[in-house]
Amino acid sequence: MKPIYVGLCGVGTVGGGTATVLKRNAEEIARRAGRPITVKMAASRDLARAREVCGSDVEIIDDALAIARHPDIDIVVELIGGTTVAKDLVLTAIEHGKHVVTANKKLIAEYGNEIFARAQEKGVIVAFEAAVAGGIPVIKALREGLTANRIEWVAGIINGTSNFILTEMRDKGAAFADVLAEAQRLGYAEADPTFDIEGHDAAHKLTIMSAIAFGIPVQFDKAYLEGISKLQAADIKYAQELGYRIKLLGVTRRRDTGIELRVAPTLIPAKRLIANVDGVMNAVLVKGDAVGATMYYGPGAGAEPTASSVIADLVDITRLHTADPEHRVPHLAFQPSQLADLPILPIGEVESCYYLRLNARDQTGVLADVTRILADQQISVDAMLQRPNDATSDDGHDDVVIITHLAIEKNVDAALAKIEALDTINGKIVKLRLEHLNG
Ligand SMILES: NC(=O)C1=CN([C@@H]2O[C@H](COP(=O)(O)OP(=O)(O)OC[C@H]3O[C@@H](n4cnc5c(N)ncnc54)[C@H](O)[C@@H]3O)[C@@H](O)[C@H]2O)C=CC1
Ligand SMILES: N[C@@H](CC=O)C(=O)O
Ligand code: NA
Repeated sequence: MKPIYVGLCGVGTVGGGTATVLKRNAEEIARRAGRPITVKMAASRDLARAREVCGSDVEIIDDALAIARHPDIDIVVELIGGTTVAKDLVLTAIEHGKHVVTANKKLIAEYGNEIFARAQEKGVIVAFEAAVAGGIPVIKALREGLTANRIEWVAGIINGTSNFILTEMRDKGAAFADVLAEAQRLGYAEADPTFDIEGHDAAHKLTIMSAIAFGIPVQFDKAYLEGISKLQAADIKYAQELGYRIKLLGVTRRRDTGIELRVAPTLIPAKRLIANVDGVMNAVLVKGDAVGATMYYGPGAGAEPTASSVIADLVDITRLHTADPEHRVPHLAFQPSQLADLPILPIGEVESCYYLRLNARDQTGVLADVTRILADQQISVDAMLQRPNDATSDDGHDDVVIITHLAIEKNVDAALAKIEALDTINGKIVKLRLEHLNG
């Protein structure tokens, strides 16, 4: 049977993995897809490397756009990254009636609405399983496996690099910069690793899952994000003492007034399965009203795990591309005409439990002042811990850690401003969110 012809654009970590797995498992993949999936052309900046990876049967060129326009190519695979060349490439491929597979979460989270609208008009598929949680088929699960459900929330550890850094620091006492360098060497990190450690990458992925879960357009510009770079060792230690682990967690939750969409270092009870997802592994918890809580786990980055998702999309397109476009699975799970205009809530409206660490003078009445201010803002205390802030020099101040019950973030911020103004409190209060994640 005639192969379906793929043009591979970008032969780096994921592109290289995709070419390798497509070759190694060619027969098995063809048995599933119904016909061979063949890389006919590849575009790369490093022609020698591309030739070595792809083999001599593949035509190697340096101009990705020429692939997007080439009449022999059925599916364009965009594995370049970024939103300049990649966006141009994807839109050009769509204009030329080609299906697209991409691993580029930044592109989909920031320009997905425009890309899907053009793809819809041209009757082509844009598939992006590899863009979220690397090798985990979580887009498939959310878009197809859970269609019976009203999704209540999605929470995930969705940046392999940050999770790898947090795990290595905790388990081996390794230094932040050394572990980041190792993540780069292993091909986990983005070209600009600040995207990983400052939460952008996780927010891109969460934005995409939020759209699919709730049937809303992608709205990355409304996502709230905080990374792991400012996380302090003291908070990791106190969290552990209280029975929690800190993870870079993305949470998107449906509320009556809109949708929460936020990424931040977050405490999770240590006994939860997701709190024990370590290293480059990712996990996504989805709570549906019918199914309850489900969890998807696997490698979130790396050449072949990510290639696994790219190729699953290639197989899907090979099976589906002849189907009437009206009857294909919609890009964002909901029919394009059925997307809701639920607002993304500002961070002040978010509801969460909180971890607060303050440095308080060890004096009668200080904690009573603190709890009164919290109570005035409808914030109740779940647990409290008091430790001398430096065991070697008693300066008359203690670290006080407070875990709250559910509260609205703007009330917490108002209370913290008042507490910081007390002359018995030193410096800034550390505030982290805490999620119990019980189904
Ligand atoms: N590395 C990983 O584990 C994962 C990466 N991704 C995404 O996959 C995409 C690719 O990432 P990586 O493979 O890690 O990056 P990479 O940097 O290893 O590969 C990108 C390749 O594209 C090439 N390139 C740049 N401009 C080009 C152009 N104009 N024409 C042809 N080639 C060009 C680069 O020379 C490089 O070889 C990104 O969007 C990334 O966010 C998604 C999931 C996991
Ligand atoms: N840089 C990303 C790669 C996968 O999406 C990560 O570390 O998770
Ligand atoms: Na995936």
